[in-house]
Amino acid sequence: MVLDDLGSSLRGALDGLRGKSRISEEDVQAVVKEIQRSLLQADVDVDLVMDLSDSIETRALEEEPPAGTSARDWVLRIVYEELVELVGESTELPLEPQTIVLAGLQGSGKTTSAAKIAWWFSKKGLRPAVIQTDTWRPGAYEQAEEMAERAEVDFYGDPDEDDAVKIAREGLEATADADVQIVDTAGRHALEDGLIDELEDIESVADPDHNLLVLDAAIGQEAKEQASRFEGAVGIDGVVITKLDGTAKGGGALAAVNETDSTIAFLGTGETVKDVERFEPSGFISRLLGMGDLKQLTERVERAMEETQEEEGDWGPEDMLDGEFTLKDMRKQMEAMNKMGPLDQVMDMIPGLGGGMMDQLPDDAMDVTQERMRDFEVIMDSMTDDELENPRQIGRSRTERIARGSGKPEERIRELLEQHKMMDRTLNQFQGMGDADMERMMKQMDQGDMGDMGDMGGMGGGNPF
Ligand SMILES: Nc1nc2c(ncn2[C@@H]2O[C@H](COP(=O)(O)OP(=O)(O)OP(=O)(O)O)[C@@H](O)[C@H]2O)c(=O)[nH]1
Repeated sequence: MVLDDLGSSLRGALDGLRGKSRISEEDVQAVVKEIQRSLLQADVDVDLVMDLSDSIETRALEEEPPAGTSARDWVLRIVYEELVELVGESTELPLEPQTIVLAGLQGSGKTTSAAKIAWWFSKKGLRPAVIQTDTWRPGAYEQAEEMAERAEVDFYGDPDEDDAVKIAREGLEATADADVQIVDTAGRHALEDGLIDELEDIESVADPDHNLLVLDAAIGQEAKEQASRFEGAVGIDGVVITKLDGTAKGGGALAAVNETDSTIAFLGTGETVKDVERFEPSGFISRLLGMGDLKQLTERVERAMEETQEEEGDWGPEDMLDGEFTLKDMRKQMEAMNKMGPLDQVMDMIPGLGGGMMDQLPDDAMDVTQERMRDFEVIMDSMTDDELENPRQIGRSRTERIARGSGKPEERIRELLEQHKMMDRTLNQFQGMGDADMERMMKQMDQGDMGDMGDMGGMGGGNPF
């Protein structure tokens, strides 16, 4: 993830402010130094870093904190606001019919992103189509077709045609019924004039509402020059940053955003069509700082729940909040979790679990957790319906029987029952919350102020801030 260690190093620097009511120049400088170090390490442009540090320093020393605000919270708020400013707004993409052209360097992730963006729009109720115009890279057609199939969206391409502009024209006609037409183009180096001409021609045929530049998060300082060349050729109004799951960098992409005076539209966080997120500046920074991002999490949870519901009939989250929470509910919830993607990414979004908490986990902790979830499923398969409905009746002898049946140690079965109890307790707390409480909690999340979220139940760990 971009600026991966910013959260933890910043927390260290901010800890120095604990208990202080006034902020000294040295305090602010210590915080600013940490931020500079993290940003430069993540390949953020030096000028951007300097501008940001100046703003933080000036504001922290000159602006008066509101009464009752601790020095630490005040500096944190300023850092948060300035970082949100640095990454900018999210590209405006209204949910209405539109045409999008994707451009970018070879291997940056355009084909994958085309399918991901199409999938994202389809989940918003629009009908998207992917048009593949890459006539250069062998296998590009097949890859795009397969990904569009996985995303369950319309697709157009012509493996026998060499003329990319012609494919674009015919593809736009053939998919005219679609609401959102996404034109994938061949990867090109900005200095290859022939390919830039081709891109310009496709752009004029498509007359898109948006030209999105797809950038690999690992791109470094080179991003600036590349971006300015694409900007000069077709005009860039949004950036897609891909492969954020695999790198601690990503700063180069921020320089590209700045250079093209554009904004970030989407983030790619994995290889499947579902590994895409709409960029949301405040949530993104909250997550970087280890504050969690409940909004994203809620979206993913809702989506996963919907899918589970589609497959399993009419079970829904309200059933969990309604009456008894059984092992059957827990199994449904685990299935929904599986659909949300890798557990570590999901956990990053849970306030109180992101940042500091994650840093303390050993590297293989997540694998163990995934493995535990799989064991839990096997164990539940060995339980009777009655046991699944009333887990409290499972005593020693039943545990022994289930262990024999599932081939899992008794210890694991006790862990499962413990986990169930913990979730039951957490849900009971949620049940006590009215709509107004929920709304207030969401608002606090939006403002990056988690209050006492860390105490909400079995999610472990307190709020790192
Ligand atoms: N881990 C990860 N891999 C990604 C992501 N996006 C794309 N990839 C992988 O990156 C590689 C290149 O992606 P493509 O979509 O083929 O890139 P492209 O820009 O269309 O490539 P060209 O057609 O050569 O320009 C593939 O192996 C993808 O699976 C991402 O967000 N995370």
